[in-house]
Amino acid sequence: MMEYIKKADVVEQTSSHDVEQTVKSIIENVKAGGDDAVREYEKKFGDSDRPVRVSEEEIEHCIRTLPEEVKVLIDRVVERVSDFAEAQLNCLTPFEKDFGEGIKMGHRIVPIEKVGAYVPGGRFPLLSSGPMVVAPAKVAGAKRIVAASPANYEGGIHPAVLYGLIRSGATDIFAIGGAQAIAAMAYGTESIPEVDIIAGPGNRFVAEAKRQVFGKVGIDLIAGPSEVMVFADDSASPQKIAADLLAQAEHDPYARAILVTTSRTVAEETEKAIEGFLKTFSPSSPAHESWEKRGEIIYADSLQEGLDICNDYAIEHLHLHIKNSRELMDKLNNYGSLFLDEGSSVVFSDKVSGTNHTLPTQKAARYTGGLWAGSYVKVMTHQEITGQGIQFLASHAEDQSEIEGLEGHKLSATVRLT
Ligand SMILES: NC(=O)c1ccc[n+]([C@@H]2O[C@H](COP(=O)([O-])OP(=O)(O)OC[C@H]3O[C@@H](n4cnc5c(N)ncnc54)[C@H](O)[C@@H]3O)[C@@H](O)[C@H]2O)c1
Ligand SMILES: N[C@H](CO)Cc1c[nH]c[nH+]1
Repeated sequence: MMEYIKKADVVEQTSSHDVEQTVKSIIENVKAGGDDAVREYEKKFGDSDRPVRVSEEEIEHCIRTLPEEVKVLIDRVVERVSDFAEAQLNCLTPFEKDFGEGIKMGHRIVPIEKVGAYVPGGRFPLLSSGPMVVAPAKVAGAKRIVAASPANYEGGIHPAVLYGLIRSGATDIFAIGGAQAIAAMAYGTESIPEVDIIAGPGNRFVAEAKRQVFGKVGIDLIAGPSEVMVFADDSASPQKIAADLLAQAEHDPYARAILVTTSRTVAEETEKAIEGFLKTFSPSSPAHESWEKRGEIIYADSLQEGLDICNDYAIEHLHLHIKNSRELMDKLNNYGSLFLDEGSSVVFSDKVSGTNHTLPTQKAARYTGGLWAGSYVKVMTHQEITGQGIQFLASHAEDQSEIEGLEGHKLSATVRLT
């Protein structure tokens, strides 16, 4: 039987009642008040009173003054994320074929025109998030990519984040964040264009805002406060596990870091290692609260029980610190992204390996694997029915419409029968 060696005290959901209400009123106010409301919230939550749009001069200044070594890092991220996005998109192919005499059907892959890309930046400037959200949209062929990120650095977006947005192909950039940015992109304001889909990660307010605007616009997925689960056997290094758990815990007090292990020694040693590492972290790090309130250590008495726990948690990042972990891959069905063996640090994918780091949280991994170029396209079907195909389908439609009592449907079929 599984046993909690450390259990989370509070597993507060992203969409707690308070967050839901706060976000609801922000969305209503932005809908009614446009730019003025956005600016008010920017002052309130971000202490920013700058113009919402990032100007051409700011963009040119950023490109001119950002140190070359930083540009090299960001350029590499853009290139690798774009390459992976393109490889994935190539797996989606248009087709057309005959499904019986005179029945031609198929689908086309058509890019969504206007994308809203949210790039988080409240606590830390996440340098790869711009490329992660914008580059796949560019690869998919979006015409307009509106990006929003909080003005949290010297009155603007952090220059390295801004550079990432420019290099990835954002067409309009706004220095705004939180639920007000999501509302502005969903409903449009005097200066912020309304988009067709909003993508990108963020904190509880951002994730909840995306949930609430869904329907008015499309969204990629719920990608809220970071989560990681390490599944380890007795071959694992507690030091490495501890570091991997804290790497995600430090994102947000609401982040969740969980160890599942078949070894009691690994469980105990990892807990000690985490406590040791936390003493070296800055007192203001969100990792302290995250680990204290939401961290978990679970003992599993067999490999199979551990796998069941992994599938049940449907976590954002699932990291297997297990020898020959590739052999377990087919037994795992619910995760945002999978990391095989201890060498595959989640941090590599957070930054630069190339898979998208915008990943499902709060069990959204039960139905999605995260943001990808395919999130930015529509798979649209079509058909062309002629000759024999009309005879066959009209006769079927007549009979079925008769049972359904739909006279108009029957008529539409009958008028085609000769
Ligand atoms: N799941 C993923 O794919 C993924 C990827 C990267 C980052 N993340 C997550 O993104 C998040 C980044 O969070 P962040 O806060 O640093 O930046 P953020 O940009 O997501 O949010 C900052 C904004 O939140 C708003 N806000 C803050 N406190 C508020 C309050 N009390 N009421 C209303 N609005 C408020 C403000 O407008 C602020 O600008 C973290 O939770 C991190 O774990 C998730
Ligand atoms: N761990 C985040 C996804 O939950 C992504 C990220 C970006 N930079 C650092 N981390």
